[in-house]
Amino acid sequence: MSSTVSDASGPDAVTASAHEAATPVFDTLVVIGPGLIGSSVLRRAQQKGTLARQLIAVDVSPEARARVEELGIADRVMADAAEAAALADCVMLCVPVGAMGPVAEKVLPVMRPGSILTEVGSTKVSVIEAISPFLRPDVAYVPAHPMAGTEYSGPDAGFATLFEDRWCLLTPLDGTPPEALNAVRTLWERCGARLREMTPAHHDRVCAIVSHLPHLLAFTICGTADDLADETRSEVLDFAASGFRDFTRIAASDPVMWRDVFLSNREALLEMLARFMEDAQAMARAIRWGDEDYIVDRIQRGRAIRKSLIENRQA
Ligand SMILES: NC(=O)c1ccc[n+]([C@@H]2O[C@H](COP(=O)([O-])OP(=O)(O)OC[C@H]3O[C@@H](n4cnc5c(N)ncnc54)[C@H](O)[C@@H]3O)[C@@H](O)[C@H]2O)c1
Ligand SMILES: O=C(O)C(=O)C[C@]1(C(=O)O)C=C[C@@H](O)C=C1
Repeated sequence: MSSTVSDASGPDAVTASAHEAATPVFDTLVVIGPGLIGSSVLRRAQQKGTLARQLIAVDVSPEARARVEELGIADRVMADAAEAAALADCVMLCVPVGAMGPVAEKVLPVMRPGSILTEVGSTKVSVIEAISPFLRPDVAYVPAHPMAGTEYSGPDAGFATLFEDRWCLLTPLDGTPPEALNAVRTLWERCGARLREMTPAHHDRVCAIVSHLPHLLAFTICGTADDLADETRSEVLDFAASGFRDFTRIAASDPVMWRDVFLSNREALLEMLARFMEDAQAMARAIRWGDEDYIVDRIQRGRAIRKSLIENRQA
């Protein structure tokens, strides 16, 4: 698939053909925030050569820029987001969700007519709200969210196969031109991802239960265990075997990223947390009254979910 972007007309000028596998989707892809996600896209783009002809990385952090240079995963590394965005036919924001609005405000005024702005934020409603005031009719905006990651962050954490066999969720807006949506879809397909479209609100509810609440629980359980170790001055954490260790992997995730995710998906996350607490109360009641059937039923449901994820190569 190739997408050509006219300088003179709007996003409708982007043309795409799904079968031209060898032609890069974009001419110049600018990745703003080449951390775990952004540097994985760059690595994949470099490895395959079918995502973009030229790769530009932009980061506010001098250390991150130096590291991207050393790793050699972009053709150019720049400090000024606006200067880079003016060269692009696609700008991909890979910064923490709280920085999406301010970065969009910088880049949108200078983006070329007919170009595409996309982002990979873990939440969608509030990111779209933050970006929307700066949108222009001649630049297409395609919100996306690759459901892949690790507990590590920064340019060293990325790898080219991160998105393989993972979902990438697209939440197009009413005005998102189909050609632009198609170009972003092809980019993620070429990263190895499986694509699904949904509304931003549905996205946020789904991610609240399958991603944001599990992180909240992992951070909380680690904090509780740590408090207990302090209070009792005992070695509880020394005996943490694999059950607790599985939580600590998730709890090792980046604090800035997760602070932003929790605050920007506040409503859906609090709703899922309330439901979880009701279910946890029900489990507490079952344990108190010795309700063996309830306990076994809940555990069996957990096992069934794990089994189906393994069968679908998601675990
Ligand atoms: N980590 C995950 O598992 C995961 C998965 C899918 C989506 N996401 C989303 O992707 C985005 C990036 O996450 P990540 O894990 O790659 O983060 P990261 O911390 O690894 O990388 C973010 C990079 O953005 C840079 N940055 C921050 N503010 C900036 C600004 N204003 N201008 C330019 N650069 C800036 C940082 O210096 C850093 O290099 C977030 O929005 C996150 O919600 C994360
Ligand atoms: O695997 C992990 O460590 C992740 O945290 C990845 C994970 C997730 O919760 O599944 C985290 C945030 C994203 O927005 C998408 C994926």
